Amino acid sequence: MSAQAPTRIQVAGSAGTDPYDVLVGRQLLGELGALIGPRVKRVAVIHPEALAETGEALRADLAGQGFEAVAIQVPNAEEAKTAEVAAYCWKALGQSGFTRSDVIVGVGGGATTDLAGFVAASWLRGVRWVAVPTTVLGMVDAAVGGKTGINTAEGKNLVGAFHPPAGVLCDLAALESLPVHDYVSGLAEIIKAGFIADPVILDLVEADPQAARTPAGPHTAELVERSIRVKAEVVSGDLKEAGRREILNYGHTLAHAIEKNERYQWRHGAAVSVGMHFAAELGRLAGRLDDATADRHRTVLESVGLPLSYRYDQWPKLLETMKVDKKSRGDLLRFIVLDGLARPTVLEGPDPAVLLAAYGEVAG
Ligand SMILES: NC(=O)c1ccc[n+]([C@@H]2O[C@H](COP(=O)([O-])OP(=O)(O)OC[C@H]3O[C@@H](n4cnc5c(N)ncnc54)[C@H](O)[C@@H]3O)[C@@H](O)[C@H]2O)c1
Ligand SMILES: O=C(O)C(=O)C[C@@H](O)[C@H](O)[C@H](O)COP(=O)(O)O
Ligand SMILES: [Zn+2]
Repeated sequence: MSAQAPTRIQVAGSAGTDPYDVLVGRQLLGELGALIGPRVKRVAVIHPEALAETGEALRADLAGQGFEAVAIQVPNAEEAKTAEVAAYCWKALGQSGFTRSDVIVGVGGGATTDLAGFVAASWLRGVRWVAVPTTVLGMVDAAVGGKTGINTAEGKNLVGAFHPPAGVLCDLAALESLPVHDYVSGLAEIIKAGFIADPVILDLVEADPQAARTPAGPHTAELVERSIRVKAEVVSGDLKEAGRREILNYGHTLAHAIEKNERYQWRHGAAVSVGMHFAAELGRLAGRLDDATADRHRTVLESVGLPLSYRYDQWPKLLETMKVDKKSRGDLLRFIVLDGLARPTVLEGPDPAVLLAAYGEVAG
């Protein structure tokens, strides 16, 4: 029996970049050679420790296709998103004689593809790269859209570049080895896509939250594809976040502050869940969001096992960190809130008392 053809979702070129496809399906590795492109001599496969076998299998496969292939192993999760790890990758590329016509493949979760994309953006001022996301979150969000970067001591993703991949391969079979904690973390970005743009996503999750927690659930492919379509549509029109792309940051202003406060030991999706709960309360208290939609945040996030709360006493520190959020302008804090279901908008300079009251709801 032949494998089913993958779904192809196109991301349009924007700001002078080329269009590319996101492929979703199974047994997609046969597509990698074509994405790497012709006249390529060297390929570097950047992978996390947890995917050492996958990284080596990919390297060996590419070597079998005639490429000079090297594997570059990096730490798992956020430990990889540091200047030191980026420098380690640059060293490996330099020692392999990596030129502008060579290609980087990032295989792993969002942390790995953010790093691999950043290494590709910075090496020789930009080489081609292909993303092979292996987590839910990587497939539906991180690998699509060209935001690449690393963290610094001062905050999340503070150093980076817009550098879209040449293609994205989402092999749903990869999700079968993902720990449930990581699988569920990715659901936060899927639910985000539901609230900001595609409420059918929320209906599918609510129909059977337990099934949504596993790759064997009946709606896995549809949830992944719908979320990618939301992201693809938004970034196609605004690669560099001059406007509409900011809606993808729903829940992220507080989330990034929590991640920094937790020294990046919380999963991104868990922090985004708390951040969306906060954004919903902020929208409600600012008089923008109806009670039913605000309450729906709590019920749907909780139903799949995502967290809603964070420590009350941490508010002053979180507020300080939020001031260097990329959406801030001068001293003005800016948040994405909802005017209603699938109606995201910007809330600028909210009253500090309203912010604190919204946080009070989150801190329970
Ligand atoms: N660039 C963007 O637009 C964008 C969007 C959303 C999130 N992000 C970033 O993505 C990161 C979070 O990504 P994530 O949730 O994928 O986490 P992650 O990359 O930290 O991966 C979680 C863990 O799962 C392991 N892993 C990955 N795939 C696996 C598999 N198939 N089987 C077993 N283990 C596997 C990883 O090694 C890691 O230990 C954050 O740094 C976040 O800032 C970026
Ligand atoms: O692609 C975007 O744009 C997003 O905001 C998607 C987010 O889910 C993602 O976490 C992104 O990395 C956040 O970017 P940042 O610029 O706020 O660091
Ligand atoms: Zn995110």
